[in-house]
Amino acid sequence: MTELSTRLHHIIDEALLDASEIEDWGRSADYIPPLAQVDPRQAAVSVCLPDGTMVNAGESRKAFSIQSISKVFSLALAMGRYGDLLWQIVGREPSGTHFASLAALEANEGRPRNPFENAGAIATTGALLKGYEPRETLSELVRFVRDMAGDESILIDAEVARLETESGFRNTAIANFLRHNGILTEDPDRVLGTYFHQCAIEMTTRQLARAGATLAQLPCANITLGADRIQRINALMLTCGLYNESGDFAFEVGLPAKSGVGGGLLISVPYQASIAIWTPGLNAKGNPMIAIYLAKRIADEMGWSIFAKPAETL
Ligand SMILES: NC(=O)CC[C@H](N)C(=O)O
Repeated sequence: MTELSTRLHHIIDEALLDASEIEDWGRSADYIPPLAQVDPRQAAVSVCLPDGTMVNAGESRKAFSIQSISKVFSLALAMGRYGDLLWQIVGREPSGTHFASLAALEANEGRPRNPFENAGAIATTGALLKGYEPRETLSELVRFVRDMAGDESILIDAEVARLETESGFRNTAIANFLRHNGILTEDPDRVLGTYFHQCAIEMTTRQLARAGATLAQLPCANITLGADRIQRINALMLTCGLYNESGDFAFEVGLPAKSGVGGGLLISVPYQASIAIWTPGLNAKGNPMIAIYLAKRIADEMGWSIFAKPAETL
């Protein structure tokens, strides 16, 4: 093991130990049984370093529902397909509101503020669906994620997608509102079906950290996207990735990240590392509570905030 990975191991182990002393680990998402049944007191951390070395701790082989982390992957594909035209249907401003807010949408004349709130993600998925069948769009997305992770075993949990479809009344309202405003041109139900399936992709922190190597532009990345696209995705992750907690996360951690209600948190340390953390207990804003604590510990102790003096790379 290199000196860097030994140090990192130590920092993560200490942080996990301190986290175990914390009483409140938040609550697992409760809107569908497969998420509600997950014990909130579990944790996994995986860090991928520039040369491909992985540092793992906790339940890093356990697959979880990536939920909104999938929005980063659909955004990357949509930016690749549409370039600047994408910004006609979705903005690039933090919303400052809950991720499924309808009020924010109405206040902004029906145009989603950013691609990470649900409205913006549904609009992005709608754009990807244009001219394709849902199964084609989904297989393109899963293909992309598998290529990034270098792992063919990544799948969609169809049961999670089905249950989400049955209970997704709020997202249905959002999709219909987007259709009303012409932001969506496809049938809202087909867009939602695709969106719920992309959210139901299951990954381990090991797979996610490996996929994130593309976003952190690590030399070990399995696939590379243009630097221009990556820079902009990271900028959106920094400003909007944790919804109305993005400002706090930038302040406390200082790194581009994307959360999901399955408890996952994907973090880019540009050119230095890709971090995936999973702690299923959520805070009041729907972000993984202890994962944020662990991210702060790792970023602080490694000096990895993008605003810190660059640390040595491998
Ligand atoms: N923040 C999230 O992860 C939300 C994703 C969830 N599937 C939803 O649309 O409500």
